[in-house]
Amino acid sequence: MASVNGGAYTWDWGLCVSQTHKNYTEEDEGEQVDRYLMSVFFTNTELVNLGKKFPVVPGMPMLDFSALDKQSDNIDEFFTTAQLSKMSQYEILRFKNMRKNYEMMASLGLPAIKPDFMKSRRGGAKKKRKECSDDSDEEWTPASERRKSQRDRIPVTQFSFPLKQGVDAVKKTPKLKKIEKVPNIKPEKHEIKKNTDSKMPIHTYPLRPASSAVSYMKIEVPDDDEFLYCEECNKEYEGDCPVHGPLVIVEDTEIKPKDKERSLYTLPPGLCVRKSSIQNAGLGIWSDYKISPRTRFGPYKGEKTQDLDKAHSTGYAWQIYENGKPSFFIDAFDKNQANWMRYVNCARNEDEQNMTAYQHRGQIYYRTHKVINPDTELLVWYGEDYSEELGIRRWEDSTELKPFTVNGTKYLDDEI
Ligand SMILES: C[S@@+](CC[C@H](N)C(=O)[O-])C[C@H]1O[C@@H](n2cnc3c(N)ncnc32)[C@H](O)[C@@H]1O
Repeated sequence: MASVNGGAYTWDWGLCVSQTHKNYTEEDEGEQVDRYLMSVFFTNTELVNLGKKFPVVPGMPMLDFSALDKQSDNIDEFFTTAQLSKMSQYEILRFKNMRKNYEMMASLGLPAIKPDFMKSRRGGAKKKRKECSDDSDEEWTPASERRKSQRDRIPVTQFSFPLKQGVDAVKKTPKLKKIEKVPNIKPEKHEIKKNTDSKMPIHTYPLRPASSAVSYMKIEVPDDDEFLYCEECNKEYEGDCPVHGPLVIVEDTEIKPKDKERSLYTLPPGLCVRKSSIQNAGLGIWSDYKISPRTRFGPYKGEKTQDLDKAHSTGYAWQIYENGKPSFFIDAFDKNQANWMRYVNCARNEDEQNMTAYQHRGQIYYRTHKVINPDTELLVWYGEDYSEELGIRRWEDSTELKPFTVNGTKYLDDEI
């Protein structure tokens, strides 16, 4: 939708503030579970007023709302007269806001997803569409396809950052030369070691797709988590990716320290907790809005522990590495120490995986690597060993039904 102080939010809505907290309980696997749904809608003005609540991304421009031109205040070109006449004032205002937000973000060079209604015009559709063909809502492509094209690929994909001219310039540059000159790239290839410490085997976590890129389910352990891996470039940078820019940061909702069941109340606007789409997986996290790729959630909150057995048994622990060696766990089993991320379930294959977990400066974050449509469950890959330990079976093909075992209980095909 819009960006406040540079924190870019790509919600499709745009109008009134309405916040609904719905708490109810439901029997779930013998446990009373609070469910919490929350949707927040903002206007531009309210986003500005709420500025403090949203993250400031260093180096990114403040929004200048005066930059919106009159044209953005008109949506006639996208609808027929008959369609417009059927719309309420509310709907018209909402579409206008969506257009304004999109155009403002695009003009600032921020990641923005074009609202669907702006993709078709009443007249001259072809011409206009061609002009817009560099839009940021490029769909994610399967790893196998990316793998094929990875070597030849010019490393500019979804977003025009920092400015449109920058993208054009990079596009004209052959192969990867342009990025290799960027000063904050670590000069030598960042070596990734597999942990061999038998006392604390790798199983409880992650940390990023393998450096050869491309399979989001193949993850290796970082020996230095100062560096940020850019999946689009398949490179590591000391700071934000100079080509694709910083990730869109979504912070947790701030809560009072004394809030009970604090994990549920930390849900950021636009996400909700409900029953997982995966049979017998309990609760999961769902999106209420279209989330763009390169959106970062986190950090993962929980109890810091070195108790290996406990961390193994809970099913909520990520392992943190220091200098390439297992160091401690962040265990989110205790709902009063955890945040909402404890409810994110494990993808069963790369197709359904829409987030990647990674470690940065001693903390775990989840980031999106493809567009997540509204009403979609957020799914991350826990890592080969840990998911196996939890009995989560990996499916090669999402359409293929296979029996699987969860926490020791075997489920048959027709129960899946
Ligand atoms: C971090 S928790 C995720 C939240 C959990 N669903 C809940 O309701 O609290 C991990 C646990 O969720 C369940 N789970 C996660 N992903 C699953 C999957 N793909 N298939 C089956 N169970 C899954 C397993 O019971 C696992 O131990």
